[in-house]
Amino acid sequence: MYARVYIDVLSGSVDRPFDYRIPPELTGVVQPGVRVQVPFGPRQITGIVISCTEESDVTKVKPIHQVLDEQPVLTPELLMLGQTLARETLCLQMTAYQAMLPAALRGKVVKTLERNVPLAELPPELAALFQSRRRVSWIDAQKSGTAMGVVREAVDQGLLTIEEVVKDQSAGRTLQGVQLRGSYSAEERLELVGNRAVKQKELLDVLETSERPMLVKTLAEDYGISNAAVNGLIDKGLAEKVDVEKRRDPYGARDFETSTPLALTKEQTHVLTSIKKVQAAGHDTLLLQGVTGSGKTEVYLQAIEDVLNQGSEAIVLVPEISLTPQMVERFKSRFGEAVAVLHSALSAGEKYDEWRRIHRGEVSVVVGARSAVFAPFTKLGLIIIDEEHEGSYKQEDQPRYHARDIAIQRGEYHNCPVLLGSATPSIESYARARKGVYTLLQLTERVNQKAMPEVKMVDMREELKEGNRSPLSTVMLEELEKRLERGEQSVLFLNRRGFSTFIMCRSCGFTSQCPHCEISLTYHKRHHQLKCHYCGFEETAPAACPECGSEHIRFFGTGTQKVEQELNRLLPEARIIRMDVDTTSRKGAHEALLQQFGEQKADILLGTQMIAKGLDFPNITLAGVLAADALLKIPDFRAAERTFQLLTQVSGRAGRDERAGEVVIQSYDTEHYSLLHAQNYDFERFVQTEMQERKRAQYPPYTYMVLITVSHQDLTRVIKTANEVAHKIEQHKQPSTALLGPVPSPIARIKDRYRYQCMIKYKDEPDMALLLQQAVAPYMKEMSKDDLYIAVDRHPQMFM
Ligand SMILES: Nc1ncnc2c1ncn2[C@@H]1O[C@H](COP(=O)(O)OP(=O)(O)OP(=O)(O)O)[C@@H](O)[C@H]1O
Ligand SMILES: [Zn+2]
Ligand SMILES: [Zn+2]
Repeated sequence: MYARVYIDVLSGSVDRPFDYRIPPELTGVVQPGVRVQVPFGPRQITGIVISCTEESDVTKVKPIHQVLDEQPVLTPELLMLGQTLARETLCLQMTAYQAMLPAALRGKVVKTLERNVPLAELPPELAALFQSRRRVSWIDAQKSGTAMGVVREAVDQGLLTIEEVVKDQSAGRTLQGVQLRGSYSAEERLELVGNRAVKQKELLDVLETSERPMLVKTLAEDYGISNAAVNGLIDKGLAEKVDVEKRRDPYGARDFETSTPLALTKEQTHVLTSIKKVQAAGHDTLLLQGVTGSGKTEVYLQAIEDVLNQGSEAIVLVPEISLTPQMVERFKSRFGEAVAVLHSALSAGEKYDEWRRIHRGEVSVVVGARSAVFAPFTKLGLIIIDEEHEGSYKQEDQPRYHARDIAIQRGEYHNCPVLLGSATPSIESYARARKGVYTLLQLTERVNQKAMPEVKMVDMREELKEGNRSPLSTVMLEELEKRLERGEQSVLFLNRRGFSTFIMCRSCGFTSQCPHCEISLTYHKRHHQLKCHYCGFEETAPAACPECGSEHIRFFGTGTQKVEQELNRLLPEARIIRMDVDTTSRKGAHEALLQQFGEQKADILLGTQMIAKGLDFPNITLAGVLAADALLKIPDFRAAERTFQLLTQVSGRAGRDERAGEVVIQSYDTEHYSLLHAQNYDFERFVQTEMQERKRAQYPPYTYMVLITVSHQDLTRVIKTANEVAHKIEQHKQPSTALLGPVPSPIARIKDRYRYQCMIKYKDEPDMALLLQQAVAPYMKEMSKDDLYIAVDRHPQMFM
């Protein structure tokens, strides 16, 4: 028997499977999806088995050295998905597989076999191995020449257990536990304990109803059962001590109050019924558009409950920044231990622990950020993507996948629904729903039956005319003061991205646009130039406004820090929490600050993007946006869409309880359609206008896009390569496909590497992946040897 193995060397030159012989002692364990150690040149290298075959065309086939897993770490589904992923995103096969696995699996896990039964009950071969010891390392077992197939069977039968430890944090990984022993009936046990040992009888009770070993510590703390009682039972041969793996569950220490399903509103019921219908019928992609506070999460919870009742599993994706304790709590309090949480704030060991609970089938719900979409479930019944419009679902590094695409592929495989939810769906998803590709579901009312908060728009040009140069308008200040008097809370949102990269007239709001691309030109300080990031157009920045002649034309910036100072000056009695990259860089700081705010230890929460989402605090009655048009000016065709989404999200934070909320939006441009429609909560009208714009400029959803970026230290190499790649594509593309560039990337040099980009807009290409592959393939060698880098980003979300 032979195994085809992808080796863990990230280079284009070895991006193909290699054949290895399966030695007899490893048959039965080596199977598709397990990791192995194989000789490669002079070294031993880890690899992943993708298939097993009877024959091999290779003449000198080397044997597999070791097998690292008793169970495949990649299911047949994920093995297949990984192949599509590598092909579609143009990454190495190994890169695709690594994206699906926790980082700890890259060599840091130590496995030990532990015997659960007396030697005599083991097959003779294993009895020899475990002679006089209880534990044998997985590797030693292989070195001894034991047939690993037998080991695996013994594990499957429960004769042996496998304990795994992530090497660098192995200290203190196990705790002492107690479990029942021997095959006695309940009556026999009671008899053996005797009438007088009250505590021991209590302990028996606890152990009989518990499926897993009980921690000695928990018995003492929660049940008042002392060590003496435990030892008493052990002495009578009714129980035994076992080591219990300590799970580094970051939420484990917290107690979650159990929550029960709420009685749904009419709208919620309707949506839930539709989801269940699809669930019964098979796969479909559903888009749930529900205004903020309409109870989408409650619908998710009840849809999941239904899936669990049928014995299936569910994945819930949430954007990284909304994966707050508040969010996690809602799932844990409903489904308790059945929930695993995967997010980037966990250590490698913690992530591995959570992943393993999924892998072993100990949980049936996963709540996590983007990569949780690869959770190794085998009975998926539902995949939910909350805030589906979020850009963070796209990975900006290889493999450049979008979680939505992966979710839909998995949904097809498992024949289960994929539910996309948002108050402001992406234009792309919404267009698909309108076309009937997805099924559209809607929640149009807030659960509390309250109207959406009233939105006041403040024209900052007027403020300037009246001599107010502060970043806070008079209206904003008045509203903030009212909240202070009433003891209510406010959130103030300031978008920092995009500041000082565009030029604007402070008198009339004019900004420079590219004549060819309908996006803002970017200001380049060094040469005092305005440039277009898409097509390369450039011009000298004007000294006076071309529209109104004012000299107040410049780039400017207002950071959160500056606003905080201003607030301190104007409202000295206000307690302020500032949340931005600076104040939240420490692990756990984000959560701690939110908790403080939730406990009403501050009046104003001032922050960037990260406060716009998911806050559900009843005492917030004012949401303010300081520079609504800042995001609008970012040179990206999605600028208007992102602005609309953000304003809607921010507005959604106010008035979630009994008291009505209010929203104040400050802007230099008060006429832009995305602001006006956000002010009226008119998603439909916004989409109409935006779709016209997209159509005119031929942006998604009317076309698909690809961004190719070439980078190297040598500028001439970059230009030459970019031109060659473009030429190759030009030769083979369909006539209807547009190729823009090459032009220097918006950030033309990063870390001494020059960057050039090409943009492709296409509608009908029979095989875009192949076209790109062919254009890039000639550089594979240079790419691995010579530091040349060609990034191919399909359906890009960012254009820097
Ligand atoms: N049927 C219901 N009955 C009573 N309260 C409900 C019901 N459904 C949801 N809620 C409550 O209403 C509030 C808002 O619901 P939820 O957070 O699920 O809305 P959402 O649409 O996910 O909000 P957002 O998109 O703004 O985060 C929550 O506090 C939730 O507990
Ligand atoms: Zn002007
Ligand atoms: Zn342009």
